[in-house]
Amino acid sequence: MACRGSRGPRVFLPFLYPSLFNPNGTQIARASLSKRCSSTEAAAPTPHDPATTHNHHHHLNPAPDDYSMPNFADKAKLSLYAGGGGHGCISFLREAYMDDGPPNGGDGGHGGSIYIQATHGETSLHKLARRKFIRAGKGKTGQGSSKSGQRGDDVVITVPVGTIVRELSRNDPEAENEAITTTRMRRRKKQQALIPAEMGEDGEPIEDPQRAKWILYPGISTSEAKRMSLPPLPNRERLLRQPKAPVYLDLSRPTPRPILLAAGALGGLGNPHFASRDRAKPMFATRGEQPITMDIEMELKLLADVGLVGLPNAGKSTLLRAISNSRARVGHWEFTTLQPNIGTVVLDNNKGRPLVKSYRQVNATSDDPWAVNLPEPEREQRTRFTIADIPGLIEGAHLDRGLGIAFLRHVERAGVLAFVVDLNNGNAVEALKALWLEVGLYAQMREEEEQHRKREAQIDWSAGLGEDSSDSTFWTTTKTMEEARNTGGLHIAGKPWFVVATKCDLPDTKANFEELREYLAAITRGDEPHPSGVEDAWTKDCAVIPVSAINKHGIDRVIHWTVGLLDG
Ligand SMILES: Nc1nc2c(ncn2[C@@H]2O[C@H](COP(=O)(O)OP(=O)(O)OP(=O)(O)O)[C@@H](O)[C@H]2O)c(=O)[nH]1
Ligand SMILES: [Mg+2]
Repeated sequence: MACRGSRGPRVFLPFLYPSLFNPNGTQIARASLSKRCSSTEAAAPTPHDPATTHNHHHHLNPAPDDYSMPNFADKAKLSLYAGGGGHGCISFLREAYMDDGPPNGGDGGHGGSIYIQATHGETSLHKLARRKFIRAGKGKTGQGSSKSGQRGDDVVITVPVGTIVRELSRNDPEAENEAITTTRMRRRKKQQALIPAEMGEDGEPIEDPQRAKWILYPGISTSEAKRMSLPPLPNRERLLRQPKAPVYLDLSRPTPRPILLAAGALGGLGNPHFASRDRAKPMFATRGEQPITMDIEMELKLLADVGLVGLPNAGKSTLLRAISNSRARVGHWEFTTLQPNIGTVVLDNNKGRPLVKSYRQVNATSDDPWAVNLPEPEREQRTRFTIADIPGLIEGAHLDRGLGIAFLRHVERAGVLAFVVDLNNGNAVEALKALWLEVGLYAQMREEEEQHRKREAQIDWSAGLGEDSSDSTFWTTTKTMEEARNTGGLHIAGKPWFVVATKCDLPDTKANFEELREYLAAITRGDEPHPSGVEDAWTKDCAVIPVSAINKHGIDRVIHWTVGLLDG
């Protein structure tokens, strides 16, 4: 039987069913079509068809579209809006035979707070980068019959481990009001006789922030409202203090508990709070406080054990695919990789028997995310390590050529650096020197940035706002972390490193390899300076490992050497 529409409509089949006609699916498409259409025109697969015979793609030499590219962003700016407090309620009991009962207005609910938590489940900031705003819930207004308003919902921002959070600006209306009130009080005390209390120096009446905090019964007239004497605002204990400005968090470990970024505002008090013997029916309640708003910037520095650094097209992604189960994109053109990839190397090959015995130090767990004085670290058998593959660096990357050096931040915290050098692309020694030059310049730039940031952090932004957060353990411990980090010396040149010489399966690469090996041996002996030019850089045992990543040759040696350096 002839296939329905076997002539004309078949012209449209590639448009209607593109998946049947894509380059990889040619064979399937033709086979299925020939099954469905028994007509003589159907193209059956032939063994000499170039599309079917010249297909050498495999896991390490994949087709251009065989890769996974999850959404990724390593920077995000967010505006945080904590929840405002709900207003207190002015209400009086009304019941049968009691038309003028006692006050029974409920309190307003507190606003929701915003927290941040670093978890292992997250890998990127792209979701946050798209959101731009984070709002915690508003507290609901209190109601009659002593019903308090509902509390606003808290929000927890989850970020990947390795995220750095910096506060850019904040607006805290309550702290500002407090500061204005304190100055007014001081001024009144000083110049009581000279200036009328409610007038400013320019003769204009000063808006009393204290007065604006009251909410009056809607039924009363304006003149009555002006005459009404209001009690002093009650001093209220805050459940949560705002963290001291500017917030700086380095979330390099998963945080066991969420960390407060912006505390929700307090809800207002209902009118029963102001009832007294002289004032049995208070016609006022307090407003909910205004919420704090804050702009923050987040930067993710991936935390991999090993960082791959190389020129574009050197074979970094192929090496990552060979060494781990990563599906990083591979292609014979430059800048195939546009965002960092992380691969995990399983040391026991999932067979339960470690190929390489390796131990890593684990810190004893502590409830306090910022605890610095932890007990002695324990040693635990390492079963896996992670590798980060980043976009290739080109000469002049520090001048923002190519993809720039922004991606180097992802290898900045790696324990070991692996320089991937293509033996088939010019002099390998020159390539290595060029890479180290860029890395060195990057390290210098970061150090300058760090110095600048430290100078900025010394400015007390909260001065004059009447805020005393000196007892805040949050801030003091964060500072201690900072100091520890700086004294530790995070300079990139101090890290252990080695070179992976790839593409050694290609002809005429031996001489290039020998020259590179000689050069590295000279560095280890101390005859040649470290390629970055930095003094006291790591030159203990500079090795080069020849590999053919595409054939998976020499990969085990890379794993052994890496583990040796990690255990160091
Ligand atoms: N012959 C041979 N070719 C290789 C080897 N490793 C990688 N290649 C090829 O080199 C080309 C570039 O490989 P990639 O892994 O994409 O290189 P990359 O360093 O990740 O490149 P960028 O992401 O652009 O920086 C591809 O065509 C690979 O097939 C190897 O060991 N031998
Ligand atoms: Mg790549």
